[in-house]
Amino acid sequence: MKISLIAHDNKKPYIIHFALAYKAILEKHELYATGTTGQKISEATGLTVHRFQSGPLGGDQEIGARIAKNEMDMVIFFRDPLTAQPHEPDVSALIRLCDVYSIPLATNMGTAEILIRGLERGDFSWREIIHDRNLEVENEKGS
Ligand SMILES: O=C(CO)COP(=O)(O)O
Repeated sequence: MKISLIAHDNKKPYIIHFALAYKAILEKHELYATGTTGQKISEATGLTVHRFQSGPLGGDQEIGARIAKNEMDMVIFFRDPLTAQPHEPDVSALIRLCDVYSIPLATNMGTAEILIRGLERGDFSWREIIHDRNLEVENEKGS
């Protein structure tokens, strides 16, 4: 599963704690992040994290593009609801795309814990079925 981890500045300590607490689960998956979040998570945990641009420089949009191409399976995004962000339209667009494509999205620790435990239990294996079906369609187109 491809998982994106994102946090606004005031929430970065929380996502680092989250990644440390669930490292054993997260390390079984492909991790992605916006620039600064990814750097901090990999420094704190040693996890391999593919980093996009920093959020204000387009990182949210890059993750949104992956979602639109069915290349992202889960988004954990600890937003700061109390601080205005210069790239608020990008944040809204990312959340919108999660809803367009039914991508599991957590915007706070409470929901993130449920998603990560569900991930461990195999609750999101339907995402793999979607990937397999898309592969079949691609192969049919090619043959
Ligand atoms: O702004 C962000 C998400 O909207 C996060 O970006 P950084 O991880 O680069 O701080």
